[in-house]
Amino acid sequence: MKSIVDKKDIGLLKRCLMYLFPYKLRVITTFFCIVFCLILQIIEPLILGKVIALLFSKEFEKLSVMLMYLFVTELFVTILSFFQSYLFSSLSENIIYDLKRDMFQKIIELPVKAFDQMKVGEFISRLQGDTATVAGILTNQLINTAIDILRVVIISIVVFQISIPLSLVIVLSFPVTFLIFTFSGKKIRKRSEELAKLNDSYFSNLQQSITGIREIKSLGIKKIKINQFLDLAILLKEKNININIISTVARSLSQFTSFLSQLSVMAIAGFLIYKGQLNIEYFIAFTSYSSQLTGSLMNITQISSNIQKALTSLERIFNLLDEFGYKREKFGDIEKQYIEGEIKFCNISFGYGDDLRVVDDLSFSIAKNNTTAIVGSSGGGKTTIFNLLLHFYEADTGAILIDGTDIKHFNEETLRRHISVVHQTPYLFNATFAENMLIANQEATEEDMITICKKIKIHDYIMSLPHGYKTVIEENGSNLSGGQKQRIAIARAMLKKSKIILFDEATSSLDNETQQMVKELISSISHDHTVVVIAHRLSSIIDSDEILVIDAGKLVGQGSHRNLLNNNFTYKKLYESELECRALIS
Ligand SMILES: Nc1ncnc2c1ncn2[C@@H]1O[C@H](COP(=O)(O)OP(=O)(O)OP(=O)(O)O)[C@@H](O)[C@H]1O
Repeated sequence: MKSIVDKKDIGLLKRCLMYLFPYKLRVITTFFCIVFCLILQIIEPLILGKVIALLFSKEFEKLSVMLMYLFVTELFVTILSFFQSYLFSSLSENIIYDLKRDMFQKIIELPVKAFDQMKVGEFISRLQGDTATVAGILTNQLINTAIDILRVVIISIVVFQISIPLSLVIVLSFPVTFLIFTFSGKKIRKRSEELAKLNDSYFSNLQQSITGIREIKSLGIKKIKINQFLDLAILLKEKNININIISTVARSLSQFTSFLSQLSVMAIAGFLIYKGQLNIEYFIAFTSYSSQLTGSLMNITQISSNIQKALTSLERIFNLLDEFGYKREKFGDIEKQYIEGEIKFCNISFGYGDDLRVVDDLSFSIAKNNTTAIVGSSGGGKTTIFNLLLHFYEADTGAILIDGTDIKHFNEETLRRHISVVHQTPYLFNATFAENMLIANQEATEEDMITICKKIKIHDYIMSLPHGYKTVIEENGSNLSGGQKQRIAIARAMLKKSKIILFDEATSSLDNETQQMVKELISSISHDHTVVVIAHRLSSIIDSDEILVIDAGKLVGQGSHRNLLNNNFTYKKLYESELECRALIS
C-alpha cells in the first residue's frame, strides 16, 4: 500500500473518512445489509451445486425443496441489494451536501484577495465535480472494498476447504492484477490532476463567456470565444478518453488474467474429477465462488487507481477548506450599536502584491456628518481607500480609525452595519426588487422601502411593472438601465441605515437626472451621515465640505473646492482637464 498512497495521502483519506462519521448508523446498517447479502451469496452456490447434483440423480422431491431454498435466498439477495443501493445513494448525497456546505461556507469567508487571484471556474469545478468524485469513492469504493475484503476472506476459507490446488490458482492471479492496477493507478493520478486543472479553466471560460455575452457580441469576438471553448472542450474530451483508455486497458488485462486463472481451474478441476478427487456438486459451487473471488480481488486491486482519482479531488477540496493558505480576515470583538462616524487614516501604506505600493503613507481625517470627496487621476488609489476602510484588505502599515477605534478591533457585524457602499457598477441579485433592497436589513419595513424609493424617484418605475416590488430583477440587473441599477443600489444602502455611506461614483456617465438625484440625495443625508464620495466628475462634488486629492497613492491636497482651485496644482489640472473635456463634448 506504501507505493500507492504516501503519508500525506493517508492524512487526506482520514480526513475524508470523517465525513462518514455523522452517518455511522447508516454506514453500520449498510454494512450489515451487505454482510447478510454476502452470507446468502456464499450459501447460494452450495444450493445450486446441490440442485444440479439432484437433477442428475433425478431426486425430484428433494430438488423442489432445494429450488424453493434457492428462490428464497435469491429473493432476500434482491431485497438486501435494493436497500444497499438505496443506503449508498443516500449516503453519497448526504456527503456531497456536507462537503458543499463546508466548502461554500469557506468560500464566503475567504478574504477578498483570494477572489482577485482565483478564477470563478475553479470554485465551481471544486464544488461540483470534486465533491461528487469524493462522495462516490467514499461510499461505493471504500465500503465496497471493505466488503470485498471480507468476501475474499470468507470465500477463500470455503474454497480452500473444497480444493487446495484450485484455490491456489485463483489466489495466484491476485499479485498480477494488483501490479496492473498499481501501475495504471499512478498514471491515472497524474492525468486526473491535469483533468482537474482543465476543468477549472473550462468552467471559468464558460462562466466568463456567459456573463460577458454582451461584450462578446459587441466586440464581434463570437468566433474567438467559440474556438476557445471548443479548444478546451476538445482537451477535456481527450483527457477523459485518455483516462478511460488507461482504466479500460487495466481492466481488460486483469479480466484476461482472471480468464486464464478460470481456464486453469477448469483444466485442473477436469483432472481432479477424472481422478475422483472432486465431485460435480462442489465443482459447480467452486466455479461460482471463484468468479465471486476473482471479482472481489479485482475490485480490491482496482481501488488503488480509484483512490488516486479521489486523492486529486480530495486535495483540491481540502485546499479550499483550508482556505488555500490565505490568512483569515481578522476582526476584533468590539461591538457598537451606534457610531459617530468620524474616520481617520493614520500613515496607511498598502500594496495588493509585494512589489507595488498603491497607497503610500496616507494620513487624513474625515469629520462626522460631513460630505468628503476623494478625487484624483485614474489608478491613483481612490477605490483602494474604500477597500481598506471596508477592511477587505489589511493595510501593510498604519491604522484606520473610526471614532478613535482601529477598525481591526470591531467585530465584522459592527463594521458591516455601520458602513454602506454604493459601487461604481452595483451588483444586483437575481431576486425581486423588494428582496434586493431589504436583503441587508431584515428589520426595514416595506413602508421604509417605498419612502426611500419615492425619494430617489424609482417608485413610479417599479410600480409600472406588472408585479411591482415583487418583479424579479434578472441576473445582475440585466433588465435595468445603469441609472435604475444605481438607484436600487442606493435604496439598498439607505435601507441599511448605516452611519457612514460610501459612494463610488459611476465612471460611465449616468443620465443627468440620476446624477442630479445622487447629488441631491447626498446633500439631504449629509447632515446626519458621514458621506464619502469617490468623484470622477469634479462638477458633482464642488459643494462638498472637504475634498481629498489623491495622486499615485499619496494625499497631495485637502480643502474646499475654492481653496484647492487656488492653491493646489494637481486639483487645478484635474479641473481644467474636465472643463476641456466638457468643451470638446459640447
Ligand atoms: N485587486 C487588485 N489587485 C491588484 N492590483 C489592483 C487591484 N485593484 C486595484 N489595483 C491596482 O491598484 C492601483 C489603484 O487602483 P484603484 O482602483 O484604487 O484606483 P482608482 O483611483 O480608484 O482608479 P479609477 O479612478 O480608475 O477607478 C491601480 O494601479 C490598480 O491597477
